[in-house]
Amino acid sequence: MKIAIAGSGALGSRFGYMLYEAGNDVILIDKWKEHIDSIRENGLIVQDGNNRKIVNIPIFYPHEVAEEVDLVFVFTKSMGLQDMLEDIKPILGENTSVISLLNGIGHEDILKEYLPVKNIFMGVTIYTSGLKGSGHVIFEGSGTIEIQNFTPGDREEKKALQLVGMLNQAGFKAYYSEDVKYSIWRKACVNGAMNAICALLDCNLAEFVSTNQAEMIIRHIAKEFVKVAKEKGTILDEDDIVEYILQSSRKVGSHYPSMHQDLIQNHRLTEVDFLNGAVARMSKELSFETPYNTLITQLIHAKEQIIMDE
Ligand SMILES: NC(=O)C1=CN([C@@H]2O[C@H](COP(=O)(O)OP(=O)(O)OC[C@H]3O[C@@H](n4cnc5c(N)ncnc54)[C@H](OP(=O)(O)O)[C@@H]3O)[C@@H](O)[C@H]2O)C=CC1
Ligand SMILES: CC(C)(CO)C(=O)C(=O)O
Repeated sequence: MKIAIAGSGALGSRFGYMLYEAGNDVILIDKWKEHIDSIRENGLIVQDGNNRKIVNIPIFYPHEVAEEVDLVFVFTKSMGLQDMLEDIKPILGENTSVISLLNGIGHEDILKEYLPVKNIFMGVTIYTSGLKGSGHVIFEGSGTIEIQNFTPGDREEKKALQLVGMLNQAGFKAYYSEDVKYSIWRKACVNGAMNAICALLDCNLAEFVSTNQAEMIIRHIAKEFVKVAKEKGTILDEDDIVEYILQSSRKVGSHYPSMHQDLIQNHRLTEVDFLNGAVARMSKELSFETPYNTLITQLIHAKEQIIMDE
């Protein structure tokens, strides 16, 4: 199977490496020059605990790929998804499946502009990884992957099960999800409650969760997510979600959420418009207010502006 990893940063490199090692025909695609130069010159450095390996996986700029592939994993940041899909149009054939495991809400609306819905597969992953620098991926946490076909149908479900099998063969723990929309919303609640606040307060998960204000802030944010999710057809229980957010955050307390890493540590734009911003936008379309998520989105955009102008 010919697989393209569209967006080969931290998670894309990890998935690309594991699928390549399992014997698949994998290419990485990215636009970051130093990363591409480094992988082309020295191979991809893969670090898993004390184990370090160098792998020669082919990596290309989007304009260099033209041959249709069987499967594309998109691993851009949310705000880079549209541009990446535009750039890789030539490799998206009539039967090319595309799978998104991105954090956030609404990626299917972008995917639908570029491929038939029958070829869209959605999921979430608890696997984590980071970049030590260009060309150097570090495996962090291992967990699970949930996948489901975006449209119901026997053919689509069979395809999703094949994807699950392929990922398990490559050493991941993947499952077929009966309700991936629920999992996507639930993970977005965790990211929505924790990521922006930790970026704004410049703290890790444990530091925020241990404040007297944390539970109240988390509840206000989660309540708005739950209300919008319900209108969009996904039922989440507010108390369960608050407990899930608190528990997940305590489990990896020393972690600085990805939005903190992007904005505070690396001075890059954030995925806020696909988390708190998505909830704010959708509620407006549904004619009600979500003031907490609206304010958080505005604060993150203001912080982005301050940091980018520095
Ligand atoms: N990392 C993780 O552990 C997890 C991530 N996710 C989700 O997966 C998706 C991908 O995340 P992740 O792999 O972390 O994203 P990264 O930021 O590592 O990579 C995404 C893209 O950003 C660009 N990039 C990354 N670092 C640099 C840099 N230093 N300088 C210039 N460009 C850079 C590259 O794209 P280009 O140059 O083409 O613009 C790269 O393809 C996101 O939606 C994220 O929320 C979900 C679960 C866990
Ligand atoms: C670890 C966690 C759940 C924190 O919100 C995360 O997904 C992130 O850092 O983006």
